[in-house]
Amino acid sequence: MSSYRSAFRPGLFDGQVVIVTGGGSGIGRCTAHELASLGAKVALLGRNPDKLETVRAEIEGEGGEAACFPLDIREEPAVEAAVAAVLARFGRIDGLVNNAGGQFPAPLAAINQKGWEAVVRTNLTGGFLVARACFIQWMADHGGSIVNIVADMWNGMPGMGHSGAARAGMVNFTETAAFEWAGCAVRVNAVAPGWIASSGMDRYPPHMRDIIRGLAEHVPLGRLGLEAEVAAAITFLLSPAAAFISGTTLRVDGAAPNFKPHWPAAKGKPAPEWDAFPLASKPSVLGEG
Ligand SMILES: CCCCC/C=C/C(=O)SCCNC(=O)CCNC(=O)[C@H](O)C(C)(C)COP(=O)(O)OP(=O)(O)OC[C@H]1O[C@@H](n2cnc3c(N)ncnc32)[C@H](O)[C@@H]1OP(=O)(O)O
Ligand SMILES: NC(=O)C1=CN([C@@H]2O[C@H](COP(=O)(O)OP(=O)(O)OC[C@H]3O[C@@H](n4cnc5c(N)ncnc54)[C@H](OP(=O)(O)O)[C@@H]3O)[C@@H](O)[C@H]2O)C=CC1
Repeated sequence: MSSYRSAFRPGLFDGQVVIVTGGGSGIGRCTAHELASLGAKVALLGRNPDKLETVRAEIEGEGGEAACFPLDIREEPAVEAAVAAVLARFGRIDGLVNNAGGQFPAPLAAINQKGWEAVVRTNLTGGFLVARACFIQWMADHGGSIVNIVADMWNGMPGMGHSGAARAGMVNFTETAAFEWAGCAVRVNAVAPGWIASSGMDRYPPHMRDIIRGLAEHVPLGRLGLEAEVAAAITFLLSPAAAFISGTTLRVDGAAPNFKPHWPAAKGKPAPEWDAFPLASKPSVLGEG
């Protein structure tokens, strides 16, 4: 019997098979545990086979069932083969959690084409390839539910330009796929985590640790989110409780969708319009000068 303490009804996913990409760590690992604890057989996808194997052993040690399918989601033939291998192993695919992703923090001017494409392919192209393979190989004929993990980077986020552009694309892909695949009883939604205390945070460089520790101050709910809180949102969207929900993006961010980490501001440069329009109001609240 699993020791994972799910908020959902036991057996909710009995007999179902769910693919979790990035299932070897962080939010993906936690989601895999959540789903396995509710009866799902879980297919773990990611690049590092050792990480996947560790999670598989954890789940099976708790009485669940899981299998590993190492791949890079950016490689179309590998994606097609992995989805086929999941079907060969488990015989069906009811759900996909498109969670694999990540980026390196850098200002736009420091990102070259190779770096931009590495991140866009990780956070947009890869998710599209996995969803498309699941749809064509199984869900088009049998229905299913897809949850794409994006990120709370609305209206731009300094240092995350490549990732933000990819996530915006993934939200639009979610909306389009929800339309196009609805006729096949396939629901497609997204979850947008804000600042989450996941293992992924340890992958950022040492100079960012103080920034990460200070993030909670900028979250109205006063803390970072937990991996399990993102997993619960994903589980809800996969479940029958969300049967009439498709094409939406669910924020899991403690009410902090637009926080921008500190970024150097332009100093000492008055707005040109100020002088160009001599009759412009000068609000007294701003003081003289
Ligand atoms: C509220 C909003 C939330 C925002 C917070 C988000 C949090 C998270 O997402 S937590 C998850 C964290 N996990 C990760 O970010 C995963 C770790 N990152 C990676 O794996 C990589 O960054 C990757 C996603 C791009 C995959 O990399 P890979 O394909 O292995 O590529 P390389 O590392 O070989 O790099 C390719 C290329 O990219 C450029 N580049 C890499 N690092 C930098 C850098 N620091 N600055 C500028 N450019 C960089 C560079 O062009 C690399 O090529 P080479 O120069 O030939 O190495
Ligand atoms: N933690 C946070 O605050 C936030 C996280 N997110 C997003 O949530 C998702 C999970 O992140 P989190 O758990 O925190 O971090 P992790 O870094 O622990 O998880 C990312 C997972 O994606 C896998 N992955 C990355 N690139 C590829 C690839 N090309 N092919 C296959 N697998 C890949 C990694 O495994 P491997 O390296 O073995 O391939 C890893 O298991 C990511 O998309 C992340 O960007 C979004 C907003 C905030």
